[in-house]
Amino acid sequence: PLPPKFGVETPRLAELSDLFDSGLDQWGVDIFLVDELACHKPLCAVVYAIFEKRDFFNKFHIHPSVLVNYFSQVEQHYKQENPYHNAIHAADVTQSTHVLLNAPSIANVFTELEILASIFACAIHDVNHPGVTNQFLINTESELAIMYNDMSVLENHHCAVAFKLLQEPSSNLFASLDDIQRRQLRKMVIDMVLATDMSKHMSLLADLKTMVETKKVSGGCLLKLDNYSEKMQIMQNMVHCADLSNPAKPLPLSTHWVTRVMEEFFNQGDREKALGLPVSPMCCRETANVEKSQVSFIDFIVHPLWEAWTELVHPDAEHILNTLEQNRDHYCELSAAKEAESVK
Ligand SMILES: COc1ccc(/C=N/OC[C@H](O)CN2C[C@@H](C)O[C@@H](C)C2)cc1OC1CCCC1
Ligand SMILES: [Mg+2]
Ligand SMILES: [Zn+2]
Repeated sequence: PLPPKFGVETPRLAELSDLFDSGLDQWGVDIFLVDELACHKPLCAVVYAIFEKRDFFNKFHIHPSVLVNYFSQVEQHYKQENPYHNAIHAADVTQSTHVLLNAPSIANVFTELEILASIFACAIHDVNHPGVTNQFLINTESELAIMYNDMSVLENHHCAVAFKLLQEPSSNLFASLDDIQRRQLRKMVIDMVLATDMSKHMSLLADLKTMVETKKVSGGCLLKLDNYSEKMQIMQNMVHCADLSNPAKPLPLSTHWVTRVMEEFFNQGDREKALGLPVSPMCCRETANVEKSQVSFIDFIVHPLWEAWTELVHPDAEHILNTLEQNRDHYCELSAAKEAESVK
């Protein structure tokens, strides 16, 4: 028996179906509308739709009910009380990567298994996120920090939870893969999820820039990606770009994400204050300058990354970089207006 379409019971199935028909492959689809139409199961809906669009049910002999069993479990393990690190963020990163994978200049670079691994990695990349940063978990000597010896604590946890949920027989998504494929997929997923640790950002970006330089030398084609490490670098940067894509989305979506991430950071700041700990950067609701922080975040982290990605897949991501630059100017103007207001 087939599960309900997109794995969600919703009275608004027709609208959800139409939204996926027009928007699943589009950069900037309204993921908050997907959340609404999917009765707050956006991750199940998005993964189901992508698996159907990419014909993964047939290619990897996955029964839709097994997909729904597994991703319903994953979705339940995303904390919906988190303003930011919840299942909507996971759905957003997954759909964004689905779009990045469609760039013509990387059309023949990845195997079907690598594409499956990338989509899966995005869907589970923040599962069971506690709504606080690695630094907070380390500073409070949390159980998770002890478990993972302060090393990529969150990202190790996300991976472990995702693979533990796979062991449930009715959720065994990769039952039909052979042992070698399953081992390859597991390694690729771990490599991608661990690379979403923001502390890896600078080294990841350095690798990407080197890749862009060598691509220039080899006459602009990417096809010479023969070894695992080069391919994985691109997959890691692709997922990292999607994870940091909020400022590069249409402004209404971007500002909605800013509100949510600041609320999560401020909640952490409140907890640090209550614990007598120093309040982390941008986590103090009394003093944080939201617009200024976004401009710095874009100038120092997000723009350099998207500039390199845009070069790698030239000209397929030009519109994304343009949106990022427009949004940056918007936050800059807001910040200046706020500044002018405060000195009156
Ligand atoms: C839409 O804006 C955002 C979307 C995602 C993120 C994700 N941040 O990384 C997740 C972890 O927490 C790692 N650290 C990041 C660092 C910048 O800060 C630390 C407190 C934590 C941040 C965003 O804006 C932030 C930065 C400037 C205003 C708030
Ligand atoms: Mg994360
Ligand atoms: Zn994330």
